[in-house]
This record gives sequence, structure tokens and C-alpha cells, in this order.
Amino acid sequence: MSGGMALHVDGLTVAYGTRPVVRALTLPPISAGTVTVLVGPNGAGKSTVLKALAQIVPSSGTLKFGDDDLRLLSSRDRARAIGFMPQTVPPAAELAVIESVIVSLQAGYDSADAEKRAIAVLRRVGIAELALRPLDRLSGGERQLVSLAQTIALSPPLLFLDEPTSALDLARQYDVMRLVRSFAAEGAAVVLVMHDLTLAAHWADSVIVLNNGRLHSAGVPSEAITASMLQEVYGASASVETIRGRLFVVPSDPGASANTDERKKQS
Ligand SMILES: Nc1ncnc2c1ncn2[C@@H]1O[C@H](COP(=O)(O)OP(=O)(O)OP(=O)(O)O)[C@@H](O)[C@H]1O
Repeated sequence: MSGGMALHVDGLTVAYGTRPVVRALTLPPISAGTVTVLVGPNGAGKSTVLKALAQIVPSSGTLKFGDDDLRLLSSRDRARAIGFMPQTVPPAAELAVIESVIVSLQAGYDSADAEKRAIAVLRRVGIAELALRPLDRLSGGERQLVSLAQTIALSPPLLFLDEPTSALDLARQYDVMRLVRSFAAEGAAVVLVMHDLTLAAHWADSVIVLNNGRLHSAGVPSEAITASMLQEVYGASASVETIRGRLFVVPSDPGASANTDERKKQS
């Protein structure tokens, strides 16, 4: 943890038109040096919360990092302070991968050494070999990794990542989660939206459960991810098992095991 700094979200409210989507949301302080995962059903308001934190959508309420009011930052200071990775990767401009990272670097710094720094960022994300490839000729997963590289380029102390592993294969998911932990180890406060609760439980320090634009519960993964929460918030029948000290969400749909038995019989 870096000196007890924390992100404070108090009374956050967001409306699209006249429809409130996030309602007076107050979160537990999100400490620098930790990974927090925001979970909840489709439409709960997770992406909207991240966008409000990154000030991509207008909102009201308090947003502070330590003593700094995030709403008062200049656009350059904001680019240095906040990295936001959207759920949907923006349409590919006609740029090479390395150029897209240089553009992100230039949002916060003068361009000295930008190329060298961009290469270091691509290495860190494990995609240096893509440097000269045009963005619009990448696979979905490659494109998502480039989006992550753009987001972390300026090493911001606040990282907001919306489903950063959704297009990735299993090994790459683990790579990205390891990377996320390393940003936290270097002092960042990282907030991710994720749907995979088992993956979230393995990597997060805290889990925040959103339901219908409000805080349902929050805590360490074993406190927040429970069978009763899954039933209440998702309407899902599942149990939460601990295997070798790790938490797993296991569906209790009897149809699922019947299918498995059926498959065994057939093979
Ligand atoms: N630009 C927009 N204009 C109007 N309504 C929106 C807009 N974006 C989202 N919404 C609505 O706001 C609510 C919250 O959406 P949001 O994307 O924050 O949910 P989410 O929890 O991230 O969902 P998902 O898990 O499906 O990505 C939804 O009802 C959605 O339809």
C-alpha cells in the first residue's frame, strides 16, 4: 500500500436522460495497492460506475483520491491519474499498435522517448511482437491486449478496467490478472468489472456487488461471494465451494450434471 491513499466514492449518482442508473452509491474506500472487482448482473450499472469514476459520463457525488478532488483535475492531470479501459474496444483507427500506445503516452507527457516507452509497455503486456501490426488487422483478444497497453501506458495510480479479460484465452486471462496484481503491487488502486466470479475471487482483494444501481454488499471475496448473494442478486442457483483454500462457484442446476452423466454413458 502506498501511504494509505484511497479512492473515495460518496453519493455517486448517474442518470441517462431522466433515468437514474446509479443511485447515491457510496463505496467502501478503495485503497492504493489493492485490486477491487465490481460484480453484478447485466445492467446493474457496473460499466456506468467505472465511466463515472473515469469521468467519461457526467455524474454527481464525491470522487476523491486521497485529498485530491478528481473532478478538479485538468485534462492532462486526469490522463496521468486515471487509466480507463472500456468494455468495448474503440473502433480501430488506421494506426499501428505502437503508434496507438504513443498517442496514449502523449496525452500525459511531452513526447520525449515515447517510442522507447511504448515498446516497454508492449513488452509488459506481452505483445511486443505486434508493435508494427495495423490495429484493424488484429484478433479480438490481441485488440483487447492493445487496449490494455494503451490504458496502462502512463502508469496511472488509478486503473479502471471494464472486463479486461473477456476476449482472452485462459492463459492470457491469467497473464492479465497477474499484470493487474503487479500494478497494485506498484501502488495503483485497481478497479475491474468482471463476470467470472471464480476468477474474481482468485485475484481480488475486495469484491463489490452492485444490484440495480445500488451497493448490495462488499468485502473480501469469501464474504461477498456467497450462495445467498448469487440467489438474491443473480437469481442463480449455485453453491460456493472452497477447494485447497480457493473459492469456486459451482452451478447447482441438476440438468447440468444429468447432461454430464448422459455424455459419459454415450462415450
Ligand atoms: N448510453 C446509455 N444511454 C442510456 N442508457 C444506458 C446507456 N448505457 C447504459 N445504459 C443503461 O444503464 C443501465 C446500466 O448499464 P451498464 O452498462 O452500466 O450495466 P452493466 O452492469 O455494466 O451491465 P453488463 O454486465 O451487461 O455490461 C442499463 O439498464 C443500460 O441499459
